[in-house]
Amino acid sequence: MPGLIASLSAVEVDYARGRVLGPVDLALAPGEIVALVGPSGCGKSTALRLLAGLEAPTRGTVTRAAGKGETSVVFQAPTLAPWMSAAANVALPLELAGTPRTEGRDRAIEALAKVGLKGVENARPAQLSGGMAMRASLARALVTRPRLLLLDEPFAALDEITRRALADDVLALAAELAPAVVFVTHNVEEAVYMARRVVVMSASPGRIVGEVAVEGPVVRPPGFRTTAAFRETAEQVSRLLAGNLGAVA
Ligand SMILES: Nc1ncnc2c1ncn2[C@@H]1O[C@H](COP(=O)(O)OP(=O)(O)OP(=O)(O)O)[C@@H](O)[C@H]1O
Repeated sequence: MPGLIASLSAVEVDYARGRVLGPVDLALAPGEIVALVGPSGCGKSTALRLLAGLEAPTRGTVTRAAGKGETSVVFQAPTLAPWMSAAANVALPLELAGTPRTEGRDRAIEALAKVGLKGVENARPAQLSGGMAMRASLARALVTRPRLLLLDEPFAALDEITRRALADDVLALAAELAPAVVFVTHNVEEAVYMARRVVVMSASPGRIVGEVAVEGPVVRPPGFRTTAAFRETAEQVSRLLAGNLGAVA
C-alpha cells in the first residue's frame, strides 16, 4: 500500500509446535506511534521481528517501505558491546554503513546528549546503570535517524521512576525525529501513555482483537496519567485484554 512505512497483511507464523501468530493485519503510517499489548507469549515480539524484516511469515505478506538501514530495533536488554565505549557502541551502525569515523563519533556524541548522556562518551557499558545503558541503546537506535523504530519492552527491566523518565524522553525524541514507532509492552498504562493507537492482541496464537485511539499531544503534559480520559482509555484497553485472554499457556 502506498504511503505506509510497513504493513502486515493476513500474516501467520507457525513454529514446530503450531501457530504462534495470526492471521494479523496491521498498517503503519509514517510518524505514527503504535503500542502492541497482549498476554505473554501471544506473538508480540514475533510481529516486531516481521516488521523489522528479521523473519519471514509462514503465510501472508509483509511490506516494508523503510529499508534495513532505516529501521532500528531496541530490545529489553541493552545489548551493548561490553568492550566498546558508549560512544563507539552508538557509532557502530554508522560505521557499518560506511560513515567516516570522525563524523560517526560526532553524531554518536550528539545522540548520547539527546538521551541525557552527555559526559559518559568514554564509559564502558559495565560502568553504566540499567537506565543509562538503555538510554545508550536508544541513542544507538536513533543515531541513524530511522523511519521505523521498533521497541520490544524496552523498559521492562527498569524501576518505575526510570521507566517514566525514559518514556518521556522517547516521546520527546519521537516528536523531534518523527519515526513511525511500534512499542511492545505488557503494561496497559505504559501503552496508553506512549501511543496514539493501542493495538490489543489475544492470547496465543495472537490475533488483533481491537484497537483503541489515544487523544492528546505526542509529548504528554504533566498529570496526563491522572486525567479522566487517560483512565477511561486504559480501562477500555484492559477490558479488551480481559475479554480475550483465552486459555493461559
Ligand atoms: N524461534 C522460535 N521457535 C519456536 N518457537 C518460538 C520461537 N520464537 C518464539 N517462539 C514461541 O512463539 C510464541 C510467541 O513468542 P513471542 O516472543 O513472539 O511472544 P511475546 O508476546 O513477545 O511474549 P512475551 O510477552 O512473553 O515476550 C511463544 O510461545 C514462543 O515460545
